[in-house]
Amino acid sequence: MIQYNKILIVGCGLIGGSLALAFRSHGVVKEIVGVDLDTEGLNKALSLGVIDAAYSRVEETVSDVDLIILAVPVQQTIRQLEILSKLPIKKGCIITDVSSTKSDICKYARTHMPKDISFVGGHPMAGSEKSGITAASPRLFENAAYILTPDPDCDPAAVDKVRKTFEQIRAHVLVMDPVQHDQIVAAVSHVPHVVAALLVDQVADLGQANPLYSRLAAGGFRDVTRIASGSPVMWRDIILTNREPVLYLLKDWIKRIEDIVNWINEADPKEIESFFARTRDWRDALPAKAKGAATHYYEFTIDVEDKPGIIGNVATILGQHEINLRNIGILENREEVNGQLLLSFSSFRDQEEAMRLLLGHGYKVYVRE
Ligand SMILES: NC(=O)c1ccc[n+]([C@@H]2O[C@H](COP(=O)([O-])OP(=O)(O)OC[C@H]3O[C@@H](n4cnc5c(N)ncnc54)[C@H](O)[C@@H]3O)[C@@H](O)[C@H]2O)c1
Ligand SMILES: O=C(O)C(=O)C[C@]1(C(=O)O)C=C[C@@H](O)C=C1
Repeated sequence: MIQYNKILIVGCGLIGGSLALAFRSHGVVKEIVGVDLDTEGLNKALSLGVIDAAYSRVEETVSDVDLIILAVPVQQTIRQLEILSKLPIKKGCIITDVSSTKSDICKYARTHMPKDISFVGGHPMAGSEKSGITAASPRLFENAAYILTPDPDCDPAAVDKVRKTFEQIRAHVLVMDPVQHDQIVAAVSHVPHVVAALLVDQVADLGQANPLYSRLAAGGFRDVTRIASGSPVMWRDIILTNREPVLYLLKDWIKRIEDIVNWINEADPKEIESFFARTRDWRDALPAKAKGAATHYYEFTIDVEDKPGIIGNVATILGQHEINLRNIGILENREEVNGQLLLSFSSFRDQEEAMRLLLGHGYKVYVRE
């Protein structure tokens, strides 16, 4: 079992905060210190107990940490590596990052970082369109792919330690070359983001003249554009550090759009149906439970007496404190047996606050594994 004395998280947002929570719940670390430019978010991370101490700059805390996680937007990750390369870092300390693109960062680390510092590039394939510490979850990485892109010259012991660290929080670690990583994620993550944003842009333009467009934007449109709500800064950096693969795929899209335009123009039922059939078949064959925050619920159960009005009582307690219940389910409802309610929330913060309130009202609370 891996256990670090002290971990530094630079960027205590969605991913940094989720890693901190996961490390705590799996005994990976004794003490976590956090650095963030955003004082409000940093103080929230401290008050929620996600980190033990907060600093505004890495210089103030770096000297005695055993693992540094860079969880900031991609271009800031390179800036942080530049800062760290000039600081007195503890011997044996490992640096890793979580950035969505890997080639530029790994190239920078290989050419600029002192040789006695082990940098192991990383990228969890789990996330959300939400940002910030309040969206963080200790279970975000469970069963998710976690890609590592170590340099061939990196100390194998450091790579192994990082691998074991992420396996301990129940992620599935894959080791990959950074260039191959960037080509694949361009297709499965970056171009889909551009396309989702284009769909929104088109409907937004049409909606300027007619408000019915946004009123009628229902399930299908919302499903396919959820990711367009992601952080513009994060996505700007991702696209700018993965230009070649993204451009290659977007040019390929132009050809594909021309094909479908021709089939529709020619009213060609065979081509149109076969296009929808082969894309449906491929989509349906994807592993059913590929993990990501979109499918992640922040939930717990409580014991309740089997009597009328109990659901209303729970909903009122939460409603009075402006906590949004995402879903409520009855797990057991037999006569003379207490029931259980399963409560789901959209954020870790809502889940924590709801647990605190319901405990205060005498309910027995169970967090589901
Ligand atoms: N959101 C996702 O789905 C997802 C998934 C996997 C990887 N990533 C990668 O993780 C990284 C962080 O993304 P996130 O979703 O956690 O974003 P986030 O906005 O939730 O968190 C980023 C945090 O970094 C802080 N920050 C920015 N610049 C900083 C600097 N120079 N010094 C200190 N703090 C700084 C911000 O204030 C913020 O709190 C990005 O590189 C992103 O590409 C994101
Ligand atoms: O689920 C989402 O909302 C995400 O955007 C997560 C997602 C993805 O595209 O799958 C986004 C960027 C990351 O680099 C990794 C994961």
